[in-house]
Amino acid sequence: MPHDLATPLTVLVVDDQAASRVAIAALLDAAGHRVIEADAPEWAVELFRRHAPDLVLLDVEMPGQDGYWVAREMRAAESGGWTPIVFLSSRGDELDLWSGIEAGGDDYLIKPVSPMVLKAKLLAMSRLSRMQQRLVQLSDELQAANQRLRHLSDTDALTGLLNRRGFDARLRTDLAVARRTQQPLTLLLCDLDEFKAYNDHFGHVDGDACLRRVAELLRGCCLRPSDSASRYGGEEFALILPAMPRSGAMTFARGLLRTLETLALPHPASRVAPHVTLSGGITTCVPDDTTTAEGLLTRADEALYAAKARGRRRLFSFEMQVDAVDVQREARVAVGGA
Ligand SMILES: Nc1nc2c(ncn2[C@@H]2O[C@H](COP(=O)(O)OP(=O)(O)OP(=O)(O)O)[C@@H](O)[C@H]2O)c(=O)[nH]1
Repeated sequence: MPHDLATPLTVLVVDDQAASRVAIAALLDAAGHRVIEADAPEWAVELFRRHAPDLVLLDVEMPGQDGYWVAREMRAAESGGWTPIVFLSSRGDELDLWSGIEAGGDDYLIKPVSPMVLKAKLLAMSRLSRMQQRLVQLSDELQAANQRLRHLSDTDALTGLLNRRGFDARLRTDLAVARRTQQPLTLLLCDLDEFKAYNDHFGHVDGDACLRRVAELLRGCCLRPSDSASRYGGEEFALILPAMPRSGAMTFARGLLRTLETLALPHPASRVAPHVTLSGGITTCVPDDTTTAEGLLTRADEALYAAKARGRRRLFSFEMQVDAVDVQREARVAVGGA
């Protein structure tokens, strides 16, 4: 918390000798600061953790661990923070001063400390502390801004799904995980059918809205946290489904098609169906050292091409060389021959 000159500080005074501790505490108290006292090294570290003081006045010579040890422990405990530590010692040679600064101290005072010197040090330290807090705040803000930027650069503005860049990164990561765990990985590339006709019929604004609806549907199909939906290109989408084997992928594909059929977004200009449909290619593998993201994409793309060639409104598996279509539609076709 930033302090102006009038703001009282919380000061931790560490000294095993009661007389000198009480004398310093009285000076601080008179100046309006809040004082916490510790008479032993371990207790000092504990109080530092509990109260996060604004400043530490730390005696060097104490029984057991010395003040240098306490300073090192405090620095280790504040993970990136910086609390001013001023050593107090009756020893005044240069080596003592050097050891204090090296242990993480910021200043070194010789006891007995004059009230005026102590007041001046408190002022200087609180000024430094304010600057340091501002730096930490700026660095946090910068980190948050970077995170937002990273998110934006991986997100498709129209649909909110991962964009091509986000997809590429995700596929590389998921592929590496699947290779390491020897789990299957399914990639599904899909493309809306007759979407040019949709745009021509309804206009681009409605075309955009349609892309958003389909994107929502695909996002909804990603049930596990590790599943991801991306907008691969204009009216092309990609789903990465880790730990999904071939048979599971076919069931998933049928479910996806059924959901889209149920949504029944009107598409009167389509020659495939009176509503929006899609075609897709599926590839599933347990990756080895030779499996690449490009290889998976090529297979999914080839399967997508096959789905288009076989009449659209279906998902074709590269490995199984079969279609998945909506089962209800199959039943309707069988009964009505439509
Ligand atoms: N509204 C809108 N349309 C887009 C967007 N991106 C791509 N498209 C359109 O999607 C259409 C894709 O057309 P084609 O590649 O010919 O494919 P298609 O008409 O769907 O035909 P098939 O895929 O063979 O069934 C083009 O008319 C693009 O303009 C977009 O962001 N918004």
